[in-house]
Formats: sequence, C-alpha cells, structure tokens
Amino acid sequence: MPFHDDSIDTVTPENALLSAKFRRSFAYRTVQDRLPVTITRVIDHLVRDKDHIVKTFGEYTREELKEVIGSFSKLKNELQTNKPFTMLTSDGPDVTSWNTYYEEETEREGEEPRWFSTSLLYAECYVYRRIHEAFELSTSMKTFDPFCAQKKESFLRSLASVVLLGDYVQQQSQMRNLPQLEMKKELLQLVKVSLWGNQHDLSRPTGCELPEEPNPLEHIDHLHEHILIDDSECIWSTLSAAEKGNIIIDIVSDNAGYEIFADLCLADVLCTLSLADKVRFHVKALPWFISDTTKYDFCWLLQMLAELSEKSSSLPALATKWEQYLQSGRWTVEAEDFWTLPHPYSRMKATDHNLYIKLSEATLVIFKGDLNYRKLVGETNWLPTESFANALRGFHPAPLVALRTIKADLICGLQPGQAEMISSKSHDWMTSGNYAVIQFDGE
Ligand SMILES: O=P(O)(O)OC[C@@]1(O)O[C@H](CO)[C@@H](O)[C@@H]1O
Ligand SMILES: [Mn+2]
Repeated sequence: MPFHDDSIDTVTPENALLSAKFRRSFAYRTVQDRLPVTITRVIDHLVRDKDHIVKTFGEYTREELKEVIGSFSKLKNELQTNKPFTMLTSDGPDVTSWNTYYEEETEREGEEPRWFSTSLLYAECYVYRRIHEAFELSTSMKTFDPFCAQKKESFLRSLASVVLLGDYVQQQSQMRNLPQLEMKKELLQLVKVSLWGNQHDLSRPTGCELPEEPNPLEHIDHLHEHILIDDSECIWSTLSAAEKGNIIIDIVSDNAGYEIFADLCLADVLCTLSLADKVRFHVKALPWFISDTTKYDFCWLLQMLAELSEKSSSLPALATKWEQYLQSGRWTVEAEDFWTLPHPYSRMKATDHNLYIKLSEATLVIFKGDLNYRKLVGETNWLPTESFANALRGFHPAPLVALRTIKADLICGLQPGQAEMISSKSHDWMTSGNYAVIQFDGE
C-alpha cells in the first residue's frame, strides 16, 4: 500500500500522535486490517439479518437497506484507497461539532485528514460516526444499532461470572457498619473487578475470549501482578475523606454487558458503604467501538437481570434496587454527545464547557477502558515514564482515576525500566488486554 510516507519513521516517534502513517504500529494494523473487518462484519450482519430487520422496521426498509449496505461498501473503499475524510451530511445534534473538528484538523494538518495520515483516534472515531451516519440518513432505521445483537450475546456468554459476582455483591450489601479497614478492602476489591471487566470488549485486538477463571473475585487475584500502576489507595483516601451528603461519583463507562454490570456492582458497593451519595453513569449517545454501552444497552441489562431469577435470586434483587436508585435520582444515566466526538479530553473545556463544569462537581470521576485512556492522554506516544498529570495536558476537572486494561500502544506513569522489564516478559503487553493500570490524578 502506497499510503505511508517513507520519509517518516516507521515506528511511532516519541511524543507523536498515534497514526497509521507509522507502519510498524498498532495504529497501522488497526486502520489497515481491523477497521475494514469491522465494516465488513456490519455488512454481513445486515445481509444475514435482512428478513428479520425488514420484519421489525417494515417493508420500506428492504430498499433502504440496500442503500445503507452500498454506503458501507463505499466507506470501506474510501478507507482502503486512503481518500480524504468528508464533512457529515446528516442532521444529528453533533454534526456541527464533527464538521468543525474536520475544519480544525484540516487547518492543523495543512490538508484534508486521511485514514493513513491523521491520528488513529480521529480515524477510528470517524469510522464509527460514518457507520451511524448511514443509518441516520435513512428514514426507517435512524437509530439502528448494528452491534446490538453482538452485545447481547456477549452478555449472555458471561452469565457464569455475572451470577458469581451478583451473588457476592447482593450478599455484601446486607453487611452494615463495617470497620474502616474492611470497607477499604471491599471497595478496592470491586474497583479491581470493574477494572478487569474491561477485558470484555468486542473490538479487542486479540479477540473477545472470556477469562479462563469465571469467578471475577478469583480472577482479580490471579492478575494482581499484572496491574502495572496501582493508585487504588488514592481512591479510598479521596472517598473516605469526602464530606458525607454530597459525594458525587461520575463513571464514564465503556463496554456493555459484563463490564457495565461490573461497574454497576462497584456503584452498588459505593452506595452501600456510604461512599457515594450520587452516581452518574455517562454512556454513549451512538453505537460506538462495537461494544460501548448506550442507554438502550443499560436498560436492557436491568431488564435481563430482572428476568434471570432461575439463574440466581440475587440478580432480580439487584435489578429492583438499581431501578429504585434510578427512579429516586440517586443514580442517573446520561449520554452527552461529547463522548462520541473525536476530541482528546484536554479539549473538553473549550468544546463542551458545560460538561467540564458538570464533571467539576464530582468528588471522583472514574474513566473506564482503553479508549477513554487514549482520550485522557491525548492519543500521544508519551515516554512511558511521563507523568499522568502532565499527559492530561490541563484536563483536571476533579480528582479522576483511569481503570484501563492496556489495549493500545501508549502508556505513561511507569517507573524507569518498567516498560523494558514487561516487554521482556510479554511481547504484546500493550495490546493484549492482559495488563492494566489504575492511574489517579488529584490535581
Ligand atoms: O475502550 P475499550 O473498549 O477498552 O477498547 C477499545 C479498543 O478495543 O479499541 C481500540 C482498538 O481499535 C483499542 O484502543 C482498544 O483495544
Ligand atoms: Mn469500548
């Protein structure tokens, strides 16, 4: 493929944005191999499920489906022939922001952004936004989620872990007035369960196999050594010192299914231990990175839990309690457009000031997953020893923590020599999702 510039280093230089222009990089493999596969799978799904979709949306959809499939073939061709990006033409509430971003990047890069030269972050976000645009431009499938069935199946495949974790959390919620040390142990255990829940991701470079150990509480013990940075003590010190009555926790969530279930369990424990008065879940407004949680996915999960009494009585009990939290406003589910824009978070203050102010109200903001991490640290190939605080480039709305299993080749905050040491143990530690970080910033 002639899309790389031979004058540019083939490995990503220090402090450069991850980009497919660097041929020996995860970014290149993603744009070259993984994104076309994602588009092809959407096409296959639509072709295979055509009759079912037509039945659901009406006969008119049969013709529209042809157009939608045609636009995906065109999108794939644009990608594979490295065509310039184009402005969005649909009428979603985020279209102006996308088009402004396009203009800004065109100015910054000195030419229209292209798949194999712009940042990986922009290219990847753009592909998911274009997939959504094709549906948005139809009349009968405007809100269609082509990943919905996969998300549901993946949750059902992880039921053994869901039952074990649900039983544990439900049982723990009967325990009141724990001593401080016990409370801390309980909290940090659930933080780690939520962290490793991020392995359950359908766009994982190494596929989406489930952990061998189905019991999440055992699984976290096996992985103890794989947490390369563990700032979880700071989570405890921040929350235990906070003044009771107005402790707000924002969870910027990631994947649907098992991962969001694990996040809900963490939120449950936070409430039981009186370490949170309010929890706001931030989900995606559009189908995103295959497995990310939308409001629909969130509601579907609660409904499923309510119906799973034959698997365990804990699951309907949790569903009832969580519904009450939602009805009382103690928990909220919000889907701000900013989370499905391509901006690094250092640009939130200027782009979505209201969201930045909202996050500033929080006692702690928890960012889940790899994509959130990439946006936090600006998709930059930092020296592994660069501090997390610096890598955030001024994004400090409130104390925040990233719970991330490592699935893209960027990292910061490691000790000198640590990256080299892990590389000698595992050649793919940056993309396998088998290593993780809990990184805190309290500035
Ligand atoms: O944010 P998540 O769900 O943890 O991961 C998203 C992800 O699958 O998408 C990218 C790959 O294209 C990688 O950064 C990462 O592996
Ligand atoms: Mn995700």
